[in-house]
Amino acid sequence: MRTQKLNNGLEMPVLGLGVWQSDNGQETVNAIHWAFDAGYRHIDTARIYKNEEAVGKALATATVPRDQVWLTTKIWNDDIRQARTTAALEESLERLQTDYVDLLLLHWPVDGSTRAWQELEQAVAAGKVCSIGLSNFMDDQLQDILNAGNIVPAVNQIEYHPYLVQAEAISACDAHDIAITAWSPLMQGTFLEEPLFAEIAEDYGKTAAQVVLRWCLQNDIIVIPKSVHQKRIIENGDLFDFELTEKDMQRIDQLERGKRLGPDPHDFDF
Ligand SMILES: NC(=O)C1=CN([C@@H]2O[C@H](COP(=O)(O)OP(=O)(O)OC[C@H]3O[C@@H](n4cnc5c(N)ncnc54)[C@H](OP(=O)(O)O)[C@@H]3O)[C@@H](O)[C@H]2O)C=CC1
Ligand SMILES: O=C1CO[C@H](CO)[C@@H](O)[C@@H]1O
Repeated sequence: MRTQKLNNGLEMPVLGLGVWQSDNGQETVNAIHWAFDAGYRHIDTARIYKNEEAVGKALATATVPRDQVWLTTKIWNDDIRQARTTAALEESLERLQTDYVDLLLLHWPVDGSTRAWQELEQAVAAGKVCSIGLSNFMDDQLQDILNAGNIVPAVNQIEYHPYLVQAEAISACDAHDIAITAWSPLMQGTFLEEPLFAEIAEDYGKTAAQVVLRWCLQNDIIVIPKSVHQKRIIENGDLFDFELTEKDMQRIDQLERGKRLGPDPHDFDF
């Protein structure tokens, strides 16, 4: 699996399986095992997805050893607000049946994030987390963390797809060599409504999903598409035998319209 070198020297697989809205049972176990069979070595979960037990079960029963898998989870907003980041990590580790995660993110920039960041730094020192990062932090919110912390975030996981490229947030991250992971890279399935992807896909003998994910990768963005269907998991992982031309990259760039599928990190309340 191809990797991207993070600002802490660790290599993060550029393709992962997202599991938001996958169940806490066999559906998720199967999806993860199919993903491993297809070459994925990276799983993206979160406490709020309520499926860390199933992810743990999948890891415990996989033929791929734990140390060859990149596992990301996230600290949910209530835990950040209630100053229980360290406790929440311990609970996640127990559900995940592991003694460390590869990447731990603060899920949203809520009150208490700077204090929570210091707890993440302590978790690194304690060997419970290899890399720490953020999710949904825009440029000003990132600056607050940089001002408060000693460790520069390794990753910022933000909504990113052809309709929303978040240039300001990405430029702030680039200035500190912070890698970007795209959430909802397939636009939560709505990419199927955009004819340009199918049109380009036909030229390469690939699918529309593969074109969208490849466009992300060629922009140096890590992708974590979600599917619970084996055929789609295989399809979404088959991204490394073609390259979009500069012209086709630009045709997709032109679709940008600042359209969010999720909340604006400056204006949310949950
Ligand atoms: N940090 C954050 O705040 C957030 C993080 N995330 C993370 O990002 C991951 C991905 O984002 P997500 O919102 O799930 O959406 P995606 O953009 O990955 O799209 C997933 C949807 O597309 C469908 N799909 C997947 N592959 C294909 C395909 N090849 N052809 C047609 N349809 C397809 C899936 O259906 P099916 O499963 O039925 O195949 C599902 O409905 C999440 O699972 C989560 O891990 C997501 C949201 C917010
Ligand atoms: O990752 C995510 C998906 O699920 C959550 C809600 O249940 C979102 O808020 C979040 O950003």
